[in-house]
Order: sequence, then C-alpha cells, then structure tokens
Amino acid sequence: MTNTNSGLKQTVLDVLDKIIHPDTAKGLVSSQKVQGFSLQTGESGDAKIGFILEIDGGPSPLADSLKQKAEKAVLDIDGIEAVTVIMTSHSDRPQARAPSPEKTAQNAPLASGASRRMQKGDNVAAQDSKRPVPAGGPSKAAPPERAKIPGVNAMIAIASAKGGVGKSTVTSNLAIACAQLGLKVGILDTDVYGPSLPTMFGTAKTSPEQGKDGKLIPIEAHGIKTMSIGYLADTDAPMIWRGPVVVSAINQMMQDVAWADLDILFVDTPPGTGDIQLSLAQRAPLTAAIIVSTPQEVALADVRRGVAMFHKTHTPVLGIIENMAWFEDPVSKNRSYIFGEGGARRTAEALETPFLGELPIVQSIRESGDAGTPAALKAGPVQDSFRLLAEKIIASLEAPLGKAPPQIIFE
Ligand SMILES: Nc1ncnc2c1ncn2[C@@H]1O[C@H](COP(=O)(O)OP(=O)(O)OP(=O)(O)O)[C@@H](O)[C@H]1O
Repeated sequence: MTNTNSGLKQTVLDVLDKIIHPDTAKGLVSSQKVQGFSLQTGESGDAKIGFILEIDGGPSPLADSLKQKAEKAVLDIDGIEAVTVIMTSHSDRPQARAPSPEKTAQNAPLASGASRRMQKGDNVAAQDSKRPVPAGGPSKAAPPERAKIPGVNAMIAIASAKGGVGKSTVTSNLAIACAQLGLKVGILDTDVYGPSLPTMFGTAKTSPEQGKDGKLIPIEAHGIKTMSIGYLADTDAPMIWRGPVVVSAINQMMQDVAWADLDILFVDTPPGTGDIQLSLAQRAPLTAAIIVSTPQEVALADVRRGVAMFHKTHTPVLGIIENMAWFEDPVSKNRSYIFGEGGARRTAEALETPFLGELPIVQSIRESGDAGTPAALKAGPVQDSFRLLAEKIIASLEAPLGKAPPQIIFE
C-alpha cells in the first residue's frame, strides 16, 4: 500500500469511527466492528473500499442503519469511487428468523445481498426502498442453513485436515479439468486465513461488481467463475476472525453471489477440522466432499478426522486424493517417495473410502499456480492426471446423489 493509500485508509477508518455503535457507545472501529479492510485503486484512479461490518443478533433496523451510515460516510470522502460492505453476524440465529415480506425487502442485504457495492452518486434512501427481495428468499421447505444455491447442481467441498498439502492447487486444476470436459464450473475460495485463488487464477487485482439483483458477479478466469474472500477483504491485514464471523461470511459468499448456472461449484475450505470446518460441513448445502492429503503418516491421522467429520454431518465423501505422492527425477526418471509411499491409498482402504488418485510433485504445478495459470491448462502429463481425476469425480457424483451426474459434452 502506498503512503497515499495508507493516508486514505486512515481517513476512512477515522470517518467510520465517528459512527457510534449504540451498544458499545464507541465508534465502529473502536468497537472492533470493522474487519478485513481493503483498498484498491479503481479504473478512474479513485479508491474502492471494502470491509466487513460485524453486527450482533442478525438483521435489524439498527444493522441496516449502521451500514447505510458507514457507506454514506465513506462515499463522502474525496477520492473514493465505491464501497462494498459485507455484514456478518456472530449470532447463530439470524438466518433462522423468518422475516415478514416487508421486512425481508428492508433487510435484503443480510438475508440475501449482504455484499453490495455502493457507487458515488447513489441515492441511499432510494436504493433502499428499491432493494430487491432475495431470489429464492427464505425458504419454508428447507432449513435455511442448508438452503441450496439456486442454479448450482452440485457443490463439492475440497478439504484437507492439514494446511499446505495442496488443497487449493488441486481445487484450481480439478476445476479446470472439469471445465475442459464441458462442465460449467465455479470455485468458491473460503480460506479466510490465506485465500490463494486470486493468485492461482491471476485475479488478485480484480474486485467483483454487483449485479442488478444485488448479487455479486463472480470473476471469470480460464473459463471458471470464481469468488474469494480475498476479492472482498484484505486478508493480509492482521486481524482476528472469530469462528462464527467466518462461517457467516462464507455463507454469504455462497448465497449472495450470482453463481447460476453451474454444474459443479468447488469450495476450497480452510484447512483443519475445527469449529469453522464443522459448521461449514453442517450448514453449507454440500453435495459431497473430497479430501486432499500428502502421504506421510502425520497427515493421514488428520485425514481420518476429516472423513469422520463429513460422516458426522452426513456429507458423502467422494474420496481421497494423494498429492505430492512422489518426485520424478527429470533425467533418470527415478521416483523418490519423499513423504512416504501409498499412505493415502492405505488410509482410504482402511476407512472404506474411495481412493481417487495420486499426483506427483511437479515443478510446473507450483510455478504455474504462482503465475495465475494453473498447470492443467497446458497439454501434458499434469493435464492428463487432473483429467483422470475429474472423470472419476464426475462419475462418482452419481452414487451419493442417487441421480445422474452432470452431462459431459465432448467437443
Ligand atoms: N503436486 C504439486 N507439485 C508441486 N508443487 C505443489 C503441488 N501441490 C501443491 N504445490 C505447491 O505447494 C504449495 C502449497 O499448495 P496449496 O496452496 O495448494 O496448499 P493448501 O493445502 O491449499 O494450503 P493452505 O491450506 O495453507 O491454504 C503451493 O506453493 C503449491 O504451488
């Protein structure tokens, strides 16, 4: 961030802190209600601001009013082009309350369109009265926390019980392989602690626009619709995300993004099997999960915990992928099993969970991930490996769902 930007950031924070939260009698920043602050330079040269506004107890006129005040105050600052405020609640109750239709319209930012971008010149009052009722709004038939995402056929969590095993790499390349097989694919990167999707897809400098219905439009790259917490908030900034806030933010990214129409939405989840992951597995409308692991014993103990977690939440596990299975010397072609051999396969057998396949350590996988062009885009052995995995996954979707998998169109 340049000096000018850090000056502007401070100005915005100062302005936000002048808005007093009635519960704490302190400003929004002093009350720690503002998190994940981000500042990007827009096309006009003016700044685009994004932040998370934490509210207590779910939708309420107070939450709406604080949000409107915050948006207006920020837009009134010189040099600001747009502001996106994501409201999150650390109460478990908000989605369970069935608001009246009138109230739904007023509270649409929380019930459906929590993330919306305000532009300079917007009339706050007029916008509010015209705010759309959420598409597919609060459903009476399904529990709200499992509400299916309209237009998304299958939602697959890619999980790892341990960080750094290549979960995001596998997610990105699998998504591309599925798209190459003719499917419409999206990725939701929910790893609030280190979102890597923007880097892996070369979209780090982009931020999503808001559609007419109030939903955020995913950023399309390499034929994949992508959304990441990294587009909306500065996750590099030191801040403490409380578990329920994370879950609430993730839930909004699922429901408040214009995903339709997708055959598969892959969800890159934060590593681990703690409260956040459990809550996600319980509340997200997941079709199934895939677990990524490296072969060593210490990682495999975590895999068992991961599989158990999904079983507990009645989410079918499509299988386990072993990443970094070996390294092949480019000259001699000798394989070194750096992290041990066949561990994930044996664990899959012991847990009676399908073993989907293994991926070697390949320099180009890391390099292309860092360069924003996942390795599966390029013809060769890496692309072939991911295609095999994708074919297995598409085929195996049939079993847990008890219905036909998405149609594959070969060109
Ligand atoms: N098969 C592979 N060959 C070479 N490098 C790989 C491979 N898989 C992953 N990597 C590299 O390992 C690093 C970690 O991968 P990645 O970010 O995908 O892991 P992760 O499990 O998503 O991590 P975290 O959980 O911490 O977000 C990255 O630099 C990535 O490029």
